[in-house]
This record gives sequence, C-alpha cells and structure tokens, in this order.
Amino acid sequence: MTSPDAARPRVRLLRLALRDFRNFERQDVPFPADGLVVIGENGHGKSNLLEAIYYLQLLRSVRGARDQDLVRFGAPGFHLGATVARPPGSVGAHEIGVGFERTGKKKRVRLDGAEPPRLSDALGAVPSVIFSPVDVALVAGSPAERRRYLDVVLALTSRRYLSALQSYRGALVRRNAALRDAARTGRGESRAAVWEPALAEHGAVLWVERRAWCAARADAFAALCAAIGERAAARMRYTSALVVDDAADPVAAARTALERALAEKRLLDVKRGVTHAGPHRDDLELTLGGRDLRLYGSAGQQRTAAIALRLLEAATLRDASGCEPLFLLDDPFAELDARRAHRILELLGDAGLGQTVLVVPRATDIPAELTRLERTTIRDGVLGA
Ligand SMILES: Nc1ncnc2c1ncn2[C@@H]1O[C@H](COP(=O)(O)OP(=O)(O)OP(=O)(O)O)[C@@H](O)[C@H]1O
Repeated sequence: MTSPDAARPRVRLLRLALRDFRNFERQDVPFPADGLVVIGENGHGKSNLLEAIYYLQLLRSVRGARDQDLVRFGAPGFHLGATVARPPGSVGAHEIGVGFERTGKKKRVRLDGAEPPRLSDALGAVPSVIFSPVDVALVAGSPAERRRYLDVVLALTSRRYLSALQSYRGALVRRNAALRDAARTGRGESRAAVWEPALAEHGAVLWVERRAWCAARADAFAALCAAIGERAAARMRYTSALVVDDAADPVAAARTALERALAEKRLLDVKRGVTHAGPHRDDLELTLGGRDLRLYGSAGQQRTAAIALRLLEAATLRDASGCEPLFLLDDPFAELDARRAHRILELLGDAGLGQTVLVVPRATDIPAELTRLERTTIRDGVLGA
C-alpha cells in the first residue's frame, strides 16, 4: 500500500467525548494521528462509536435511528464533544459539541463555543466516510437507499443542493397532505397544485445536480470496480422518468419539465394520495456487464460496488473540502476475499488514507495494511477495558 502522504491535508479527530450516547455512559477517547483499531466482541459498542463520530458530520444517525434512540437507555439526553485539527488555512471549527435532550426533542450544536444560526450550518463539521457490511443495501436495496446516498453526498458538498433538498421535502409533504385531503373530500385539487411551482423549482436543482454528479463520477465508478477485481464493465447512471430537453440552462429546462409532469399526473396523484413525478422517484442504476447489480449481482459483486460508491463519496468530500476525510471502517472486509480486501486498502491508500478508525471483533481480522495502527479494546461501552 502507498504510504500516506504526510503533506496531504487531512482533518484529524484528536479527542471525542461521549456522554450517554448509545451504550457509552461517559468516555473520553483520544485518537492517534493515523487512527485507531478498536477490538471488541459483538454488541459491545464498536458500531456505536463510529456512529458517534459520523454524527458530527451528518448531525443524525448514519443508521437512520431517531435521536431519542441514540440516548443511553434511561438517560435524559446525550452529548458528543470533539476536538479537531485542521490543516492550516482550511475553514471549520476546532471544537464541536452536539447535544440532544429527550424532553422537548431539542438538538443543540456549538462550533468553537458559538451556536450557528441554523443547525444545517454545522453539517459536515467533521468530514468522514463509513464503510460497513450493511452498505450492501446501497446496491441490493430499494431505490430509496441510493437516493439517500446521493442526497447525503450532495447535501454535504453543495449548499445549493442542501437548501433545495430541504425546500423540496417540505413542499412534497405538504402537497401529499393536500392530495390525501382532496381524495377524502373529493375536491381541493387546487390546494395540491399550489405546491407544484416550489416542487418544480427545487426538484430541478436536485435533478440537475444528481445527474451532473453521476455523469462526472461514472468513469471513476467503473475504474474502481475494475481495480477492486470486477472483470465485467461496471456502470453507474442516474435514471429518471423526467424528460428534459437539452438547454443552455438545464435547471430552467428541468423546472419546466417537472412542472408539466406534476400537472399531468395530478389526477392520478389525487386518486392515490401521493406525488408520482419528481426526483423522489428517481434511481441510481448500477450495472455489471449490462445487468442490474441489484437483481443479478453476487454478494461479493454487490459489496464491491457498494465500496466503490463509498470511495466516490470520499473523493467528493475531498474535492469539496480540500481535506482527506476520516475513514471509519466497520469491519468492512468481513466477507470479502483477501485479494479484494487488499485492493480496497490499496485504493484507500492511493487516495492518501485519512485518519482511520477500524473496528473489528478479533485482532486476527485486522488487515496487514492496518496493523501499524494503535489498538484498544471495547467492552460494554468502555474503551480500553
Ligand atoms: N440507546 C441505547 N442505550 C444503551 N445501549 C444501547 C442503545 N442503543 C444500542 N445499545 C446497545 O449497544 C449494543 C450494540 O452496539 P453496537 O451496534 O455498537 O455493537 P458492535 O460492537 O458493533 O457489534 P457487532 O460486532 O455485532 O456489530 C447493544 O448491546 C445494544 O443494546
């Protein structure tokens, strides 16, 4: 593996303080510069630790859990505090604190002691990517998994996308509520139509940015799958029912097309109580040798494509922030053959390998490439126990 380039800028987690988060009562964890390997039996808190670190980026659970479920059983709330080192000249806070109280469901963020005007201003505070065996759902799961992947990657790296996503979701909830109302009362179709300009305006941004990202990264996806060990050609493509004319201003063209599609489907929407047209129905098509990986891929091929998606995510974060993100590895090589695991670590190394936190059930699961990292153990939510 290429040795990490010391000059490459990286974000580094120096310390993480966990209070009543999942099965951690009170832990202060120092992180060495290159990273840490955490060894512990099943169910002792390894994934919880990675979830806590990732929370500092997304301000929500990477596993899709609700905030109240992250609070240690019986505790009133949780708090995470991190100290981060950044390369000279890069922007971002050095002290990040996130707290959540069960009563009132209040979430508070502090960046260097100050509360940002909006929660979303703190998104991406600690850039990181998680690699985990459950990532296979990105490939084998429903289109919703892949849309969520795109939404996370793009919302973390494009302010315009984040803002459009928030507005689009708000308008969609309201239009669907109006549709259900119209279906029940037999009128009020116009109340659903009211939300269509907003859906078209913000949906167009989602559509354009998703397509642009997929087009820009498609070759890299194919190259990564090949480098990991696929012999057939892998392909990634954004698919959408929306037909948009080529235009100098693609957002304006997508907006017009979406407005038309929403109007055309309105009667059907009223009948079914849901919105049929829009980027919330699109997908990221992944194929190998021309065949849908979701339907025909082997478990190993699906894992490979999922890892390629995570590597693309890391590259996107790197391009946006200029820094190497943290790599959080949740025993990701468990079911892969040694050759593939080795190639993936080589690819991670080629990217400059940011600070790495690897969690594994046994010391024998640590790949040779990462045996140089410091080690600790975890038992019942206590590190170093
Ligand atoms: N809100 C919570 N409060 C207290 N404990 C919790 C909470 N949520 C989950 N747990 C506990 O955390 C443990 C699971 O931790 P985690 O998912 O990190 O396991 P792991 O070490 O990664 O295991 P595996 O190797 O099986 O993936 C379980 O014992 C579960 O009961």
